[in-house]
Amino acid sequence: MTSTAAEKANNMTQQLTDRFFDSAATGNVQEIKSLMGGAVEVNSKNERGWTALMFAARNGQLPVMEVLIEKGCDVNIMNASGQTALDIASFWNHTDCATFLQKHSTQSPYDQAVNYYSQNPLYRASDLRKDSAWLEAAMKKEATKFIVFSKDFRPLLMAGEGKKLKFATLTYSQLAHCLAKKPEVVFLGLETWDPHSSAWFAVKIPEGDEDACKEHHSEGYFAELFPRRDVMMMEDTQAGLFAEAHSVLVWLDRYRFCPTCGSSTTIAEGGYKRVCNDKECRSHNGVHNTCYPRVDPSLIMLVVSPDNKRCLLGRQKRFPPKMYSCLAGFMEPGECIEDTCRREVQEESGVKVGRVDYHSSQPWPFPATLMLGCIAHARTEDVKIDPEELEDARWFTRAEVAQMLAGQHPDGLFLPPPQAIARQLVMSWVTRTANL
Ligand SMILES: NC(=O)C1=CN([C@@H]2O[C@H](COP(=O)(O)OP(=O)(O)OC[C@H]3O[C@@H](n4cnc5c(N)ncnc54)[C@H](OP(=O)(O)O)[C@@H]3O)[C@@H](O)[C@H]2O)C=CC1
Ligand SMILES: [Mg+2]
Ligand SMILES: [Mg+2]
Ligand SMILES: [Mg+2]
Ligand SMILES: [Zn+2]
Repeated sequence: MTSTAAEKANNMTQQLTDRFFDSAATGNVQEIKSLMGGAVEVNSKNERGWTALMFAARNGQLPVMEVLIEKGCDVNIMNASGQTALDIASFWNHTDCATFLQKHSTQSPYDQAVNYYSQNPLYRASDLRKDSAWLEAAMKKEATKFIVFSKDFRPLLMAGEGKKLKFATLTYSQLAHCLAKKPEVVFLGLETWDPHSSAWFAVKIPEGDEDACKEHHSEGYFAELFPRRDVMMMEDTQAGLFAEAHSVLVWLDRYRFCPTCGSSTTIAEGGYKRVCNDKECRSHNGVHNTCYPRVDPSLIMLVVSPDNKRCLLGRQKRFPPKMYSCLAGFMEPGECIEDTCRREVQEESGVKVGRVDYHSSQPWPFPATLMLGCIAHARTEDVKIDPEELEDARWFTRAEVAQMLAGQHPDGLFLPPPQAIARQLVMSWVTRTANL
């Protein structure tokens, strides 16, 4: 072919592809079918990364979407702003289209983000924790599973599904020698709401028993917690179990004495309570909440500019070079979520925040933080960082953030991995509000 002939062919394909996009946007199913039989590829993108499915999603053209999906189009493709067809249909309130796309998509089945460490599959059965005879019998059942932690809280893991990791569980009889030494045990919950379903426990084994536990799983190993590579690579529901077990075991270890009178305590309620051994202690009368496992709520917020075109990201000194993330800070007593968010943002960056919208939450079990994720709407733009807390903070445009998400930022700047709620907040802002 001469160059002019090649150009002509290219032009022709381009024209057909443009017609393909127009037909998707206007709901011309017949035209879509005939174009797909010819030179047009079902997943073709325009210069902004939009596919025909996205144009159909934008205008609520459900019959077009059905045809495109039947022909094998990819539902999970993202455009240059990081949006999928599902994001676009949801944004424009085409609920029939969004419901349809959800069935074919790998995005979260809920209307909100589901964060790593937040998918605990168990029914916690807190009512059964008080029944020590039931707990004793439940531990001994052959179907009962124990997840095992070393003395320094390293979990016994093995290969799970899809290159992810899972717990290498043991049974009561396999652990009999350890349990005879009365280690700390936590009742995590039941597999279903039926009290006869399989129970799960966590145990922190005594020092020196690691090899005896490992020998039940040829490929089992005690994972390092620093760096956290392995516990960030677990199957989603196993990560949820880790969050519960690790937080409670660390609390049992660090809070051994009664906070009211300093006496020794006894573990009760399947590891979920410590009871003061001094019968006269005030903690037995009225104030019972001094001996329950600790949860430390903290805020993590994506601050967006007054015109909603940029967001504020910062760097702590301990971050890997070139990584930027959302600002975060602990809640203080007597403070509401909105005020914590406003105070921490102002302390760390000097930016004043007005409206605060809740997004989603994430247990962060190192040891017991609960991250409350928010979108914070800034009222001012001048940035003055607190050098104690942050090394840098600055505004990023949506385009820059989309490059960071795609790993294509010209200066190599990047965001935390998908397991961090920080990235989910950024993705949510980009996908729900960008260039639609
Ligand atoms: N999942 C995610 O994407 C991210 C999670 N995070 C988590 O968010 C949490 C809060 O962020 P961070 O910026 O550190 O918090 P802050 O901005 O509040 O600053 C940290 C300061 O808080 C102090 N502190 C520690 N524990 C508490 C507590 N329970 N209550 C009040 N203050 C406390 C620390 O003191 P000291 O030095 O004495 O310990 C430190 O001086 C951390 O657990 C962090 O790991 C943060 C960023 C991203
Ligand atoms: Mg702070
Ligand atoms: Mg902070
Ligand atoms: Mg603080
Ligand atoms: Zn006491």
